[in-house]
Amino acid sequence: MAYEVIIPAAGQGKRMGLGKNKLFLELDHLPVFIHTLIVFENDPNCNGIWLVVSSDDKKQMNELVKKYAITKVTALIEGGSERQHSVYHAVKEIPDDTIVLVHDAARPFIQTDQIARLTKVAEEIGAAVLAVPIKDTVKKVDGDLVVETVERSSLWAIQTPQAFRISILKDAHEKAVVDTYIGTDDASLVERLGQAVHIVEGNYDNIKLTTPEDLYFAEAIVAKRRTKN
Ligand SMILES: Nc1ccn([C@@H]2O[C@H](COP(=O)(O)OP(=O)(O)OP(=O)(O)O)[C@@H](O)[C@H]2O)c(=O)n1
Ligand SMILES: C[C@](O)(CO)[C@H](O)COP(=O)(O)O
Repeated sequence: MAYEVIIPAAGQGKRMGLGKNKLFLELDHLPVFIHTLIVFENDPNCNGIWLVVSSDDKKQMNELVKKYAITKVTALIEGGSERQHSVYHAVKEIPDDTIVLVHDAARPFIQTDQIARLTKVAEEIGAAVLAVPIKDTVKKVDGDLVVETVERSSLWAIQTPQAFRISILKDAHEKAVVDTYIGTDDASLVERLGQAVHIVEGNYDNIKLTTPEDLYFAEAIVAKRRTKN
C-alpha cells in the first residue's frame, strides 16, 4: 500500500541535554534523522517524505538530506512550538485520498515489515498505530503517593509510525485546533473524533531517542543489526 510519510524533526532535544537537536547525533557514522529517512527512502511503498524542521536547523538538515541523497523528500516544512503543531503544518500539505504515516525522526530503528503491516490495517480501518505491551507495572501517583495500580494487561506503549487515511487525520487536527487541544500523539486526536484506532504490534527496539540512557540501547541495536547484515 502506497503512502506518504510526515517526519517531525523540529524539536530541540532538551531531554537529551546536548544543547542541540539530538537528531544530529551520529549513530554508526550517520545522523540519527538520516537513519530514519533512509528507511523510507528505500521503501518502494513510500511515495514522499515531508520533513518538518525548525528554522534554526533547516539549512543543516537540507545539506544532509542532499549529502545522503534522500530523493523522496518532497518538502521541508516549518515546525511549530509543539510536536502537534509541527505535524499539522505538514498535514495541511498532503494530497487527498492518501494513506499518511507520521513517524518521529527520533525513532531510527523502524523497519519496513512493520510499516507494511501498519499501512495495510490503516487502509482497511482508517487508523492504526504501532505499539508494544507494557512490561513494567504502572501506577497513578499523586505527589509521592501511589493512588492506584493500573491493570497492566490492557496497557500498551504506543510508538510511531501512526498511519491514517489523510481525511481522518486532517479532521482530527482541525478539531484539535478548534478545541485548543494538545495531545502527545496524533492517534489521540483521531480518537477524539470517535474514530476506531487499531493497534499493530511492533518491536521493542523501535525506541525513541529521548534521554542519554537511550543511546546505550541504540548502540546495542546498531551492533546487533550490523552482525545480522
Ligand atoms: N515542536 C516539535 C517537537 C518535537 N518534534 C519532533 O517530534 C519527535 C518526537 O519528539 P521528542 O522525542 O519529544 O523530541 P524533542 O521535542 O526534540 O525532545 P525534548 O522534548 O526532549 O525537547 C522528534 O523527532 C522531534 O524532533 C517536532 O517536530 N516539533
Ligand atoms: C508520538 C510518540 O512518539 C508516541 O509514543 C510520543 O508521544 C512522542 O512524545 P514526545 O514527548 O513528543 O517525544
